[in-house]
Amino acid sequence: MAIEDPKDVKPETPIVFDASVFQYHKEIPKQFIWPDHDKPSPNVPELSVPIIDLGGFLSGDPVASSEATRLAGEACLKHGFFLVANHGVDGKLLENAHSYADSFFTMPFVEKQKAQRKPGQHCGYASSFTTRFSSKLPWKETLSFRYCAEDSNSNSDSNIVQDYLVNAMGQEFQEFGKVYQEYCEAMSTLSLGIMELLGTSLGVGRKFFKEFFQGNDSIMRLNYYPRCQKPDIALGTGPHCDPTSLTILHQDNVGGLEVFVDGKWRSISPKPHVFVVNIGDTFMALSNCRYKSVLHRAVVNSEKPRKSLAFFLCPQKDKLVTPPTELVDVEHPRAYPDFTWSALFRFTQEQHRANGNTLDAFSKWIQQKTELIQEG
Ligand SMILES: C=C1C[C@]23C[C@@]1(O)CC[C@H]2[C@]1(C)CCC[C@@](C)(C(=O)O)[C@H]1[C@@H]3C(=O)O
Ligand SMILES: O=C(O)CCC(=O)C(=O)O
Ligand SMILES: [Fe+2]
Repeated sequence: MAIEDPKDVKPETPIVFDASVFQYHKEIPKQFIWPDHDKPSPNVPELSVPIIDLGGFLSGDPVASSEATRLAGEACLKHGFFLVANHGVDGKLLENAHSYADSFFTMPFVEKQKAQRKPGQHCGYASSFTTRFSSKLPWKETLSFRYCAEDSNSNSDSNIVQDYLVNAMGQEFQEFGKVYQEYCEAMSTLSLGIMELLGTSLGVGRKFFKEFFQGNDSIMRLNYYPRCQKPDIALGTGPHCDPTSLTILHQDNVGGLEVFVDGKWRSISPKPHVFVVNIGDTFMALSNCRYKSVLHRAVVNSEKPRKSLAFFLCPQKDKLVTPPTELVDVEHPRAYPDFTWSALFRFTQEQHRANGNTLDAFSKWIQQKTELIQEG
């Protein structure tokens, strides 16, 4: 499995991570202890990230638009993280999405297991990836599901998220499913607005990336980080770059997100009604490496459980990820080969545990495969 660490293979007998028990243990199993160089550090300084007024940009207000474009461009060239406010997502929907996540993760372990992620699948409930890996386990539980945006040419009325959740968990989860169906629809709309902003700031026009992601095939993930009595040697989510295109994260008020900038870990504290947005590897490739996808992680604490809601924007599976011609010239030769999201996705699930090196490892792997085909 993970080619960079031979010990990190699929375990024969996975341990069972039942957080209702584990959160009180004074000692943690060795599989959750991270190597010294990855261990969280105390007193992490705050990262300076701009707050972008998206409403001002989308309404076409010229002053707000040029300020939003400038701030987004600057942040994406540097580290790829920024905040968005005035985004148009209903506050009540956001509140419901958090409280339904609470109610899901605080259910008994056997109930959550009804939605258990099956081997080889990325949707469902996973407790700490105990069945996928055997070391550097994240101190978290996740519930993931797929969201497909309506193709504007089709008039089908699909409720993919609601149907999946009701099917996995039972009829009593209709309302639960409806909330995340609506939440994903709101995230898809928001991400297309952000794509207009990124297109403008890269000088390729408002429409280019918006159209690229119009029928997106995205992933929604609810992250739940139980209390941990050893927060100085464990991690909630290990250091990684998102392999996806754009992540829209809403964290509760506990805090724990950290980003690696200029050789140091820095935190991004939660702000109510504000989303944290970051560039993922696929967008870094689409922008021909102009915009950065950077290393980040989530730390845990011994006092309060923490939640975050992550919407990972992804293109339709077989769409070619290739930068617009405006972003390729002598000073900026092609940084990565063309690929499809389905190939990168498979790479992260079958060959390479997502980390800070995923896109480079994937590019090398494609090049080797191409050479083999040419030789053979
Ligand atoms: C393509 C993917 C890899 C991860 C799941 C996802 O479907 C979306 C983002 C990825 C991930 C969440 C980024 C953080 C690290 C990771 C290993 C995790 O801890 O959850 C990633 C995912 C994975 O499960 O492989
Ligand atoms: O929970 C967080 O703050 C970050 C989670 C994250 O980076 C992810 O799910 O990709
Ligand atoms: Fe992430």
